[in-house]
Amino acid sequence: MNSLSDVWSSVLQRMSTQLAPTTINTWFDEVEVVTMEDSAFVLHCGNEFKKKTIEARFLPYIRDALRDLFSADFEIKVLNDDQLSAYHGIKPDHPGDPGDCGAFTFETYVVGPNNKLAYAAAHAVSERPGANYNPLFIYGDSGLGKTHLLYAIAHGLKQNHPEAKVVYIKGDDFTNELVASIQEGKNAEFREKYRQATLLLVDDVQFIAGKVQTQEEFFHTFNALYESGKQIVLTSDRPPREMTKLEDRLRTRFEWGLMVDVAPPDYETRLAIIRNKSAMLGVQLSDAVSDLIAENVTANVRQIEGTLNKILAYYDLMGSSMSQEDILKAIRDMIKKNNEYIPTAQAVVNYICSTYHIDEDVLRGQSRGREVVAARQIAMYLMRRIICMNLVDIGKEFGDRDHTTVLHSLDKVEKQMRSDPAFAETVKQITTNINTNPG
Ligand SMILES: Nc1ncnc2c1ncn2[C@@H]1O[C@H](COP(=O)(O)OP(=O)(O)OP(=O)(O)O)[C@@H](O)[C@H]1O
Repeated sequence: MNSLSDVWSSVLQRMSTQLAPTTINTWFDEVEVVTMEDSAFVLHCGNEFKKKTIEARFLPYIRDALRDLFSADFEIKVLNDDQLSAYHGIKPDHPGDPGDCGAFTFETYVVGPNNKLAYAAAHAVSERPGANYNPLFIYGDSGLGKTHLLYAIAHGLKQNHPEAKVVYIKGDDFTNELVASIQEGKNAEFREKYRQATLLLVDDVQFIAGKVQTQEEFFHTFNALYESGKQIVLTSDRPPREMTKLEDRLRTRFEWGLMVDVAPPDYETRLAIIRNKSAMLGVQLSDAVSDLIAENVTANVRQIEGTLNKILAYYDLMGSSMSQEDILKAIRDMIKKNNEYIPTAQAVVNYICSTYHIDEDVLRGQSRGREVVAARQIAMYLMRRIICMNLVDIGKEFGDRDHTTVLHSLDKVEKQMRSDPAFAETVKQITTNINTNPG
């Protein structure tokens, strides 16, 4: 892909696997890409109504498509005409500044038994940064609202102290920025950026574990901020004691302040989330529909949002012609489909090994034999498409291969599927078999 418009066409193409062409034409015909830099993807839509609808309903689709293409999370902004002029005039110094991210606030965060401690601690930190809980360490599985809380802290702090300097960074971006700063001889600027923060938010800090230079740099950043009473908030998918590759001196520091977990929401909290989100999207779901989702979509809040988005796209397609009974049936089918058996990475490896008569060690290993490479690429493709594993994790399944190697394999399989119908049929067949053959 060479240009921004290529990227945008690929995003729309990926979205078209989930949304009807009329939906895409209706809402995206006046959209153009402004820029893509750091972790921000900026669009322009001069039609205010369409802009609002895109923001309310379609951002997760755009984000998923970008994640598919670049294996990275982007913050998506949709600018109206005025914002576009302002954007061209003065560029924000950090497009991902969480202080102005209106949707992720304490007000929109639904509190239940699963997250009330994390919420209370986050709230306290936003009111009195650096006072009691430093660092604040929030951990829990994916999609349970850790990033939402980080943004809410930034937002809350900015409201009380507009002059506060908030720095938000993802763990792996910290490494990338550090490497770039070394290459460009801008180490001093890098340090300055982090060490002058009033509030440092590090999302997914687990990614710095095992990286020697990153940990060294982060250790000094941490100390500098901590010693001058600045607030540090960290999120991770696991508590510090389970971050096995993390240096001890960092682990003990992460445990100095308050550690709180976020767990999956219970039924009542799920119901409240569904009601809030649908109200924010300007849709009123019947009690029966809300109950159905709350009972069946239980893993995390991102999954609830995904289900709601699909349902709303469905409403779009069907319009008001559907009876309540038909809607319930359609949603039941959709949920059932979503909950279908999902194989493990090991199940994919087992299946590919037995189909292609290859030993597991060979498939996972470094062999460059033609047949082995082809089988390995299909296995990677299946892990991505069926299990939705990220590129790094797929690489780990195959002797810690780099994520770009994985990306290359996925591209290769996709291209071959497009040009060779027999190959496409084989891959489809394998997909069906793996999906219906647990173990
Ligand atoms: N309690 C909640 N109330 C309202 N929305 C929530 C809540 N928890 C999560 N969400 C929403 O769910 C989505 C996923 O949340 P978020 O990105 O914060 O998860 P996360 O824990 O940071 O996941 P990851 O570890 O994958 O980054 C967001 O849109 C967020 O607003």
